[in-house]
Amino acid sequence: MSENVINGKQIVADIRGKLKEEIDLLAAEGFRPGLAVVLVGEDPASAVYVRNKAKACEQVGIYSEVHRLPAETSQVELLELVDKLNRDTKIHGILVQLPLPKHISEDAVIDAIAVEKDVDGFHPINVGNLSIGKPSLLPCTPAGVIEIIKRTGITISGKRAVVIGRSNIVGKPVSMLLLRENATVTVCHSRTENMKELCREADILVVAIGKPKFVTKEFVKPGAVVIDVGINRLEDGTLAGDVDFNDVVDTAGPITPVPGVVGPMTITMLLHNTLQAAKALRA
Ligand SMILES: Nc1nc2c(c(=O)[nH]1)N[C@@H](CN(C=O)c1ccc(C(=O)N[C@@H](CCC(=O)O)C(=O)O)cc1)CN2
Repeated sequence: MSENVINGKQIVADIRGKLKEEIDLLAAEGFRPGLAVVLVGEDPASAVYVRNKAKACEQVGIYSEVHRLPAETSQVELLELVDKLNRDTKIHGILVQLPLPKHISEDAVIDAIAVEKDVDGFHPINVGNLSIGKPSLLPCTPAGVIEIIKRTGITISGKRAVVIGRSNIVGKPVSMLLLRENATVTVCHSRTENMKELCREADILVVAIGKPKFVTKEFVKPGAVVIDVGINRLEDGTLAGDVDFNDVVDTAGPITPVPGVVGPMTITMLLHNTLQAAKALRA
C-alpha cells in the first residue's frame, strides 16, 4: 500500500476509542446515550449498514435498538413510530435508513424527527443551521470527510476545494462545511463545463457523483487530497469508488480507498452525533 493511502482503520479506531472513554464515564454516572435505527424493507445494502451501525454502538457502549419494518409499511405507520421514538426518553438519536420505499415521502419522515434527535443532520432546521454557521447536528458523511481531511495534516483554510456532486446528503453539505473551514469552494455537477480543468486546480478534491471510476488522473493536481465518497457495486460484485483509484494513486497526495475509509467514518460520525445529542438532551 502506498504511503499516501489514508488509513481508515486507524482513524476510526482512534475516534471510536475516544468516544468509548467518554461514554464509559457517562455510564458510570448512570447515563447511557441511546440510538434508534429504523429500517423499512429488505434492501440488502441498507441491511448491512444498519447491522454495522448497531455493532458500532455496541462497541462504544451506546444503547441501540433496530426497528425492522416490512416494505409495505405505510407512511402513517412509520410516522407513528417516529413520533413514539421522539417521546422515548432512553432514545437520544433517531435515524431512518435511506432510501425508503417509493410510496413513503423521505421529506415527510425526516421532517417528523425531533430536531434535537436528528443524528443524521438531515432535518431542514439542522440543514439551515449548518448553512448559516450555527451549531447543529452535522450530516455524518460530510462531517466524516472534513475529519479525514483534517487528519491528513493539511490546513483547509485558504485552499481551493472542488466538490463533484451536489446531492443534499453529501455534495451540498460537504461544500458548506469546507466553506465554514475557509476553503475556496467550487461545486461541479453534470452540467459543469471544463470539469477536468476546474478539478485540476483543486488542493482538495471530494468526489460524490455516483459514477464508478469517474475521476482519472487527468482530474487531479499532483499532491492534491482526494476523498472518494462513492460506493458502487460492480457487476462482478466488487466495490468501486467514484475515483479510479489505481489510475490516480500515484498523482494524488493523501487519498481514500473504497471500501475502507469514508463508509466506516460515516458510522463513526453517527456515534459522535448520538453522544452529542444525548449530552444536549441531558443538560
Ligand atoms: N439515514 C441514512 N441513510 C443513508 C446514509 C446516511 O448517512 N443516513 N448514507 C448512505 C448509507 N450509509 C449509511 O447509512 C453507509 C454506506 C456505506 C458504509 C460503509 O461502511 N461502507 C463500507 C463498504 C460496505 C460494503 O461492503 O458494502 C466502506 O465504504 O468501507 C456505511 C454507511 C445511504 N443511506
